[in-house]
Amino acid sequence: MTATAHEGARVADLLDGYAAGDFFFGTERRTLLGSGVDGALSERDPVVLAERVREALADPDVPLAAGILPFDTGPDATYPGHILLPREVRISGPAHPAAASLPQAGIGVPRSMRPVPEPAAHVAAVARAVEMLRDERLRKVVLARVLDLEFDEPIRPEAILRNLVRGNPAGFTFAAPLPGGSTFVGATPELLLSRYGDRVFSHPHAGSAPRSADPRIDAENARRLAESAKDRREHAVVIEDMVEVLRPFCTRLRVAPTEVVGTPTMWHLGTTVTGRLTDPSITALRLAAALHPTPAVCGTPTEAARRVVGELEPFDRGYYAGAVGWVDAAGDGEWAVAIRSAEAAERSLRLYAGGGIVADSDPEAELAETTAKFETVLRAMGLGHP
Ligand SMILES: C=C(O[C@@H]1C=C(C(=O)O)C=C[C@H]1O)C(=O)O
Repeated sequence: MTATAHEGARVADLLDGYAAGDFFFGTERRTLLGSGVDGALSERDPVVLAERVREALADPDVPLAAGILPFDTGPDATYPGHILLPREVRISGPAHPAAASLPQAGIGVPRSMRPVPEPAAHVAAVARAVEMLRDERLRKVVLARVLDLEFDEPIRPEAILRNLVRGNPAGFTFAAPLPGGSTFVGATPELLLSRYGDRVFSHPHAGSAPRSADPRIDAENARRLAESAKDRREHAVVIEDMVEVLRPFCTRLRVAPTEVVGTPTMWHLGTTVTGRLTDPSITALRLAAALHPTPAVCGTPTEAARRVVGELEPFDRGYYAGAVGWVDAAGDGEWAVAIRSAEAAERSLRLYAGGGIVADSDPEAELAETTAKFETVLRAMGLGHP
């Protein structure tokens, strides 16, 4: 990262320094706060956006570019990719273990909480997707639902971010400003793509089971997930597709054995994919644009699955299941999949959760999976299960 980035701050200082409009990205390796944002690049086509960002980073006063891509990209997309050019970037080490002892920030109680669609309608949509999956052209589709919370008082995104950081020692915790003035926050376990020099990494997740406070049930859930043929299939189509996308950009692509990985709320199947970049001018954002949306959040084949998402989900995904991260002038960067997330507006919060559907998925189990996935943000709101 370039010289204008200030290294060595404390995580608590970065959280204290964060204000809506800034960009925050915490990982297991470091925490990054971009502020003094005086420019943003908004563009619907992510490949064009990656090129515009590369050009903007030729300015030595811009230490890096950071922001978020929406789920739907391309010339006809409703929302643009939104990449900020912060004037000041502060970096500290990883938030944990220090962040675990930060006090939980207080957040008001919502006046109302409304699922969209109603749970029974989500079950029906999953059942309909299962029928569609009998058509062998469609192999997997990811269906999501939302939870809309309304508050009497203004929401403080900085308080939600603080609690997300506190409660999620691993993975990627983020806050990114959106074009309309709201903030997209979340704590995702899933690395879409990182690039350091010629090294490329990805850590796709697909296949899920809930955590349990009872250690016996918890271990049993992980064991069942590891052995689930349905979840392994759901996972395999993601890896196959991502390897195909990365192949033209990389040599020595390696796929590690699939493992069960844990977040505080979920178990997942995860696989590390690594490669060596053949052309060093290909930036982390350009690679993220090529991979997004993966079958972990959309389905496969991509266009058919995207159509089914549009047909069966009664809301717009916006920036949910997009990509959030940063890229610097060298082309290095990290982009995470923007799940376990919510959009915070003035007095409302929209939480999102989805799950991959294959031909042998059980609609009721899929509803339960989305309920469990809402927990990441609900806990940060002080509303989750203890
Ligand atoms: C779509 C989400 O999660 C994705 C879907 C998963 C699944 O279907 O098992 C697992 C991890 C994520 O890639 C979400 O959390 O909203």
